[in-house]
Amino acid sequence: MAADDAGDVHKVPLDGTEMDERCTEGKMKGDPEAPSPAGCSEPAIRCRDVCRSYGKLKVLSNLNLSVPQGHIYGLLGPSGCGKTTLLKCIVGTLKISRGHITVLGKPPAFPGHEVPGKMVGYMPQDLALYDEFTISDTLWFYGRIHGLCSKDTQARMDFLIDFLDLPQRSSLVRNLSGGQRRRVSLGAALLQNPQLLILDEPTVGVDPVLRAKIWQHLVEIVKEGKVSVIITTHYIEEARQANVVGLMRNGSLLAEAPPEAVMKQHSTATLESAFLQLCESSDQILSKRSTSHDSRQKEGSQSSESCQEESRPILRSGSALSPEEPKFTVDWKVRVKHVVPKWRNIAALMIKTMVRMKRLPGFLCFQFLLPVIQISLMCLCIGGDPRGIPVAVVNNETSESSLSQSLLSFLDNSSVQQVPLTHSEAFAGIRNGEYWGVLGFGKNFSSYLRKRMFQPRVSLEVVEGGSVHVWQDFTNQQIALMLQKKLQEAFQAFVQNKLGSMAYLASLPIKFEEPIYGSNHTDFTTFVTPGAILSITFYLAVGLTALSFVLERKEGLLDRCWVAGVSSLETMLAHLFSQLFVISVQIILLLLFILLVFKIPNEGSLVLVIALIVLQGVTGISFGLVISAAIDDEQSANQAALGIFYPNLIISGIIWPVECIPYPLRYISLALPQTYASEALRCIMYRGWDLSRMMVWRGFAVTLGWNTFFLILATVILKLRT
Ligand SMILES: Nc1ncnc2c1ncn2[C@@H]1O[C@H](COP(=O)(O)OP(=O)(O)OP(=O)(O)O)[C@@H](O)[C@H]1O
Repeated sequence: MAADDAGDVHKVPLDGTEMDERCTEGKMKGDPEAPSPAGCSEPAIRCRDVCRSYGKLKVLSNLNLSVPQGHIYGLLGPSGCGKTTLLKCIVGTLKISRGHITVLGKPPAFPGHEVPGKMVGYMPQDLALYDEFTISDTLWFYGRIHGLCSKDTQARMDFLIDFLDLPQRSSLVRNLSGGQRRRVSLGAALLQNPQLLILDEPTVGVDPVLRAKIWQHLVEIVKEGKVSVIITTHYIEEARQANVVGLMRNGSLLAEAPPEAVMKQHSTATLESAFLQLCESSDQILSKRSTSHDSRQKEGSQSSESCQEESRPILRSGSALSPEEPKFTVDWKVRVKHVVPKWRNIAALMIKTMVRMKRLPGFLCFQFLLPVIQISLMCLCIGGDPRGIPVAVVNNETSESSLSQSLLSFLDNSSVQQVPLTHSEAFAGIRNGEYWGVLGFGKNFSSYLRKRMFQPRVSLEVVEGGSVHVWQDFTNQQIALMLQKKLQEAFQAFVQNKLGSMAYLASLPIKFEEPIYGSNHTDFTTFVTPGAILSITFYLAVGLTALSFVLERKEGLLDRCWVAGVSSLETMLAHLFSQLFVISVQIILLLLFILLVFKIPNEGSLVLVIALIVLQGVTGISFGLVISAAIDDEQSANQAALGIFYPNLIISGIIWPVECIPYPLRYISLALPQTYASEALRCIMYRGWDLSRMMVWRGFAVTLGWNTFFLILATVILKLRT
């Protein structure tokens, strides 16, 4: 037995007899420091003084653990003691706050080391399976990531389906029972015959017969000494089949020894009783320590050494500590190779996304059609002229051939619905909200109007009597302005009709020539459409990216892929490429609708239009990545996406020109991703401009700038949060 370097008085060492008993079948069963049958003395996993906290909650405290090569290590402990956290630190999905971990000889995620990767099979506690996959899809997916050839994947799949007693390979994961899912998850971990298996509660919810079979399989595979296993379980007794058990409590190990040694040490017939005794003695020691700690504190003699004692194991079969941690170095070529994304992984993830899309055709159609529905609704409902607006007409001229009747006949009846009323009825109606305006004609309107038109000098009475008097409800500016415009148009038509070539007499001496860009009939829809297209593309990409990443992370799917060797960059690129396919279909449908159905003009290059919309979609994807990197649950992610939607829409000059925004806000507006981009798209579509114009390239430059910023931000947040 290696001497405990701590020299702790609370240590309960194993004696030599026990050590001898541990050697069975030619293997040092359970001694972590003993050379493995494979002849390799380096433990498969070595944790030294490992600490990890979640905020203020200290979960792992100075934990030392050693999993010998070719052994099964049963990690036992009450719920919440930190087993899953420790396994996550071992596979590298969580960073440790302090200490050292080596897995198969190197720290996790060390460049060029296939941990994470093919060398490790990880079954997380939360299963982490794609619900839309079949059993066979699941195994093919991990087979592709591990670079197995089709023949090997097929052979392993046949074995695992039979061994794990799985239902038909075409069964969808979402239709499987809890136990069946757990077995599929175990199958995925076993698929590539890894050198190290990390299994977080693989036997929960599995029937006793299969549980025994799983353990039997684990015992089988470690026999040759090439495979090592660390397994957590709540069924303490089943861990008797392990070569070593580590009993964990409050984030550190109480004991690490072969199960028989632990039982013998406590003179118990079951591992469970031994564990209970260990917990009790640990509690007693801790309470003694806290009493002496309190008294020392009173005396003011607390030393840092005494603090460290609390985390020492009471029983340890061998020291996991070595005097010095080896320094790991890596060649720059290996480092570069490690960072360069692997096409194999990107392809596997893209196939995964395609398979999921295929299994959810309704959702895919919704994704394709949603932008078209949104833009169609916008073109149909925004920017058009109001229709059927009720207006009261008080006409005091009685003659059918009066000029007032003639003028009213030129009023656009589809927009203005005339209701002839008396003076009092009309005013009562407008006050009650029944009419949007009252048009009043005096009884001498016709004769006064003629005088106004043909006599050089007229009295004020003639001017008043020869005018149409209009009272409006101005609570709705759009309707009020439309009524004014319709009256002016009606008057122009009336004058043209009555005066012919002399119509200029009744016109303003201002002539609006043909516009340089656009047309005299350009409506609000034309203004709003380019910004709306960018905004729709951007936000759909934000929503779908954030949602899919947050859900995948929450369900442990991202972590599982990461442990299988897929880097964050590969995940992002695969998502980007798959999403680009969706965005492309969305853009094609969008453009078909706005150009062909709603006849929005496009004077510029269609290639530039498409490029700018695609880039905005990519910016949306990168912003979605920022949200998913920073936020853990889908509800908060949705709130974040929605929270920025309206402010951004309002101050980006999409629905109202930037020129109308007060100055301080305008500066913010100009810095937003869609302000210059919308302007650029309007310039391309309506002015026919190209990249040689500053207003166009500025839109592209700002979009690319935001893109880069969001991608860097997402990467930084991801790095900080692991
Ligand atoms: N993401 C997290 N944020 C904050 N606290 C966490 C997080 N994950 C785990 N914890 C806390 O860390 C402690 C250890 O959790 P862990 O999942 O490692 O325990 P465990 O031993 O695996 O439990 P079980 O056997 O029930 O799975 C618990 O108190 C848990 O509440």
